[in-house]
Amino acid sequence: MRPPLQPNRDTDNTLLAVENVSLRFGGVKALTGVSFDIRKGEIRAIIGPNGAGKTSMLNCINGFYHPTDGRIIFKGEMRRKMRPHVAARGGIARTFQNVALFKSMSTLDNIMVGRSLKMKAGFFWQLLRYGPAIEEEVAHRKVVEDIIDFLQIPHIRRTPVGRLPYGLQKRVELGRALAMEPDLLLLDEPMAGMNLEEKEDMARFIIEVNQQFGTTVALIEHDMSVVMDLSDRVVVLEYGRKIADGTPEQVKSDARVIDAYLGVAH
Ligand SMILES: Nc1ncnc2c1ncn2[C@@H]1O[C@H](COP(=O)(O)OP(=O)(O)OP(=O)(O)O)[C@@H](O)[C@H]1O
Repeated sequence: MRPPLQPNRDTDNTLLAVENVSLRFGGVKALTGVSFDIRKGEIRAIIGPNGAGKTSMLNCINGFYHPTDGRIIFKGEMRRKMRPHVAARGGIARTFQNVALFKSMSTLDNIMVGRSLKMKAGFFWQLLRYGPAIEEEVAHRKVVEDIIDFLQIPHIRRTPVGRLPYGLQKRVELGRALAMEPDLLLLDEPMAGMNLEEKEDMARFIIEVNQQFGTTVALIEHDMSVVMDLSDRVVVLEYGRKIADGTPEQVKSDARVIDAYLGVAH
């Protein structure tokens, strides 16, 4: 039997708790009984071999999927059947494994899309750019311009993102997520497909977001050196189950992790 709800557990340092989460797609067990927490202000990595369930886990956290079993508690409240837009309004933003931007729209407009979540004027007024929507847009545009400066991309603010190199598209996607001013930023392979220089830039931005804005970050990453350098704690999945959880040092020396993951070339 499910344990009774504990609506306010936010007295400790936990921002999000994953409790015994399982997810099945027909006969496929994507996740089985996974539990871990994400503390306020930390950078938490989720790692594991291909098909381990990492993206499924992020999809459960932001409401894209609903766990078949178990529960997820965010800011002390259990979110049952939370939809992605509700998660976003509640403070969870994410980026995707494959960049998900509007390719024909400019950098500025793509980041504004992220900001629209914060706008009070309805979509209809925004579309017509009428009345209160104009004033509001000016204020929000200032925030977006600040994000563009922070990410050092003012030179591409008017460029359609489809024309940008992949590394910059990833940075714009980060900008769009930041425009939501999230409490929890979920990054699905933020450095995938990047060259070394782009990876270093992205790592620096993630650290700065975390340190300057206090944003909690949970990221999936295959590059082990990145994971070890960036993360405060690492949870390791294999075949949908958690096999290790701890500091990078602890995880690195865990025999099961070495067998399951570090021995595999990625
Ligand atoms: N929508 C879906 N329908 C059916 N099976 C799915 C679906 N999404 C994921 N799976 C299955 O769930 C398992 C976990 O997949 P998931 O994408 O979460 O792993 P992953 O660790 O993110 O992998 P990768 O590192 O390759 O991205 C896999 O067996 C996958 O085929």
